[in-house]
Amino acid sequence: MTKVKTHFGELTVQEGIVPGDFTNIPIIDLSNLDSPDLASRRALADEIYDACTRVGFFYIKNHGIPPENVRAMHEAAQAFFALSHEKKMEYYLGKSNRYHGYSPLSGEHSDKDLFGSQTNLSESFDIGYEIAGDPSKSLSTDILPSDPFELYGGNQWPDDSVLPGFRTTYLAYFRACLALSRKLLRTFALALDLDEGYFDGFVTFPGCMSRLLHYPPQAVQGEERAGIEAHTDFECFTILSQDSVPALQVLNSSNQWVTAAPIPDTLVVNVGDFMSFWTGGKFRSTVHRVTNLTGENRYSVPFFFGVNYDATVEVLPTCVPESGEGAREAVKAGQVCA
Ligand SMILES: O=C(O)CCC(=O)C(=O)O
Ligand SMILES: [Fe+2]
Repeated sequence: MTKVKTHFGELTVQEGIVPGDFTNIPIIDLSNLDSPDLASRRALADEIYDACTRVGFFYIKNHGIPPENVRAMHEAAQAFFALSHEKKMEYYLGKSNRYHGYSPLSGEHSDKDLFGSQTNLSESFDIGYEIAGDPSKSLSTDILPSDPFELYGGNQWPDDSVLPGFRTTYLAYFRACLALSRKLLRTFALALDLDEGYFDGFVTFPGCMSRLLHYPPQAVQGEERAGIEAHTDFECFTILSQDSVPALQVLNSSNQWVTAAPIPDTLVVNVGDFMSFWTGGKFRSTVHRVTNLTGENRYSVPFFFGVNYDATVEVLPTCVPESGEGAREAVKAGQVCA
């Protein structure tokens, strides 16, 4: 048995072959995400239900985010990490009251109880939700809601004299991910036998964040330091754009690491702890890690999609068994994420 800590308690990974387990990660075509035909949307929801309950990870193709946006995002990420250490430290996350910004190489510890003092072989740059990053909002009429959890905004942007177009590119990508996430959540609702609009009111000012990640080659030849140690994500779900360097691995219930190899023009979606909680455990928040053993630089851009921080969430009505067993106390989203 392997034990992994998540935001909703300790998770035990079973050994042995488990029926319904996975050895590869499904690829789901999102062409019908907006189809006017309910039967086509339902068929897509069924595929997503299978992936979320059995694997917790799936690739998406025909997701609607233009390839040039994705390419520009990766170029911007490379340009950011190519800045000098001193320059990057001007955006150090410790300078933001929301902990958004730059985290230097080896600056982040994984869970100390599980991994000792080993630090991750990666550097990152984080941003959180801001009005300009939401395609359904207007800077002239919308303002952020009151924020008792102090989680929105606080972004530290390099200006155009440092990195021309960086903020514009990142916000365009963030908006595209946010629009796609809202649509995907409607499909999740269908998959869970809920009204398609069930979640809409939960994601009006969604608790989203995104990060740029750089995993350099191993510092010492032959060393196998993780870029990010085994963990689960804690929001509803993550949309990940990876470059062409394979390093992401996903743990199945038989304790095998399944590589999520990069597939051109796809993104990777994975369920987070929050969605797992919301579905009473029906949707799997699957353990994953990143180890770059390729000798090349690897870049990735996850977008973490969560609900409004002031939303109160309890296990969904269609996910509470009739016995009532498995019902959990309601939680405030911001409390869990803070
Ligand atoms: O870089 C990747 O492929 C995954 C990153 C990840 O798992 C995370 O940031 O939570
Ligand atoms: Fe992750």
